[in-house]
Amino acid sequence: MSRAPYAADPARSRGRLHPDPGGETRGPRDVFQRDRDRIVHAIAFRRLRHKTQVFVAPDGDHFRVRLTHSLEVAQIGRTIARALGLNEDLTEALCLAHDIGHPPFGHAGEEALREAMAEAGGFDHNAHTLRVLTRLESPYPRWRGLNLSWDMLEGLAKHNGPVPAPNWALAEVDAELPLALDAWPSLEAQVAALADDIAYDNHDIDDGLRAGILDLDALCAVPLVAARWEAVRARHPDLPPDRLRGELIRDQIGAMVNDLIETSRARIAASGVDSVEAVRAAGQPLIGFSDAMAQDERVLKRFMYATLYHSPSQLAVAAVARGLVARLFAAYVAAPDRLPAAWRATLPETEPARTRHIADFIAGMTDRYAIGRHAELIGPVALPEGF
Ligand SMILES: Nc1nc2c(ncn2[C@H]2C[C@H](O)[C@@H](COP(=O)(O)OP(=O)(O)OP(=O)(O)O)O2)c(=O)[nH]1
Repeated sequence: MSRAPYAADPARSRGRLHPDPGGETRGPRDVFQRDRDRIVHAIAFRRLRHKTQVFVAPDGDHFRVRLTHSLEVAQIGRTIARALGLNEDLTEALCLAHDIGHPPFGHAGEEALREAMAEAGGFDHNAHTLRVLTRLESPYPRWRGLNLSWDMLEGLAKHNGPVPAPNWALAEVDAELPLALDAWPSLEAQVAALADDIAYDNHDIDDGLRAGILDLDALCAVPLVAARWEAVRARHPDLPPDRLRGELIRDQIGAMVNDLIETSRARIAASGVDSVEAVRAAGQPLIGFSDAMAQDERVLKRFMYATLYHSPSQLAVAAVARGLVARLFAAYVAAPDRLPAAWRATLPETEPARTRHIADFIAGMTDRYAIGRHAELIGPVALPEGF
């Protein structure tokens, strides 16, 4: 399908903070392809392979981590973008980058950092994604950050919609390159946000069943799953349930993606938007599920929190991980000379920049690097038996 008039147009990007030497038209790639490739080559992107999605430092090689999650989000995002005539490269770039700001140990690590940073402006993984990409990654000789396009930074900053009250980290980026934070972002960004939900709703079911924490019978009583399960069983009445797990996940991803495409197509048509600027001025999201799917998805999420994310075994691991991050933070605050040389050399003299520098270092750690630094500085830590 050709690109729709409401798609982000690389020829009309709002550009970069530092104009690229040689301009955007050199070589075969346009501005959004370059953004995507900058993410793929970033150090922070490579670190996602050792960062928790749901299971901390899993032994099992088949469990998702932040990297494989991001790849699945990108696959779903591209499918939706292509069906709606949106810009696939920008969608893919946003999907690949959306979790780059996650600290080690997922939400447990984030809670520990938020608490440790309470007096220094707090910590939020979305805002930290912007901080990593505009300040901490530094492959260029003459400026900090990846120098991504405005459109890319806009989409990442508004991953969860408009941000009328940005925190300090986002406010710093916005002061440098104003991102119109109180308006809805491009449709590509809206797609990336929902591709994220479709991906993890489904792969967490897969991983939860693999880990033996989720119970298939209980899961199949959840309305969204029940409908798909019935359809799958009807197609394969002769096969035992455990042979149908992959089929259930595939079928459910398809149902959610198709619902999203149809609903969004209708909403876009009804809104009459004919440019990306009109999308930003629409005052409401145009990408979304039908009311019935949105309701079913909320019920599924509640089920996943109750039975998987906050299951006793997960809560036990999270408590250990939180403690580990809190102790590491305190140890580096008390003895900043233990920071690696490059981080020591750039340690600010004054607060809150000094504390934030230590938080930046810790947030960039992978799970296994954090476990290693804890062993070195404080002592070995025993994580409850993993998967
Ligand atoms: N083990 C565990 N996993 C969790 C918890 N909360 C969320 N998760 C997992 C489930 C999903 O795979 C993923 C969802 O969190 P994300 O940060 O990726 O998305 P969320 O929608 O919370 O925020 P975002 O859209 O990124 O702003 O993290 C938790 O308390 N424990």
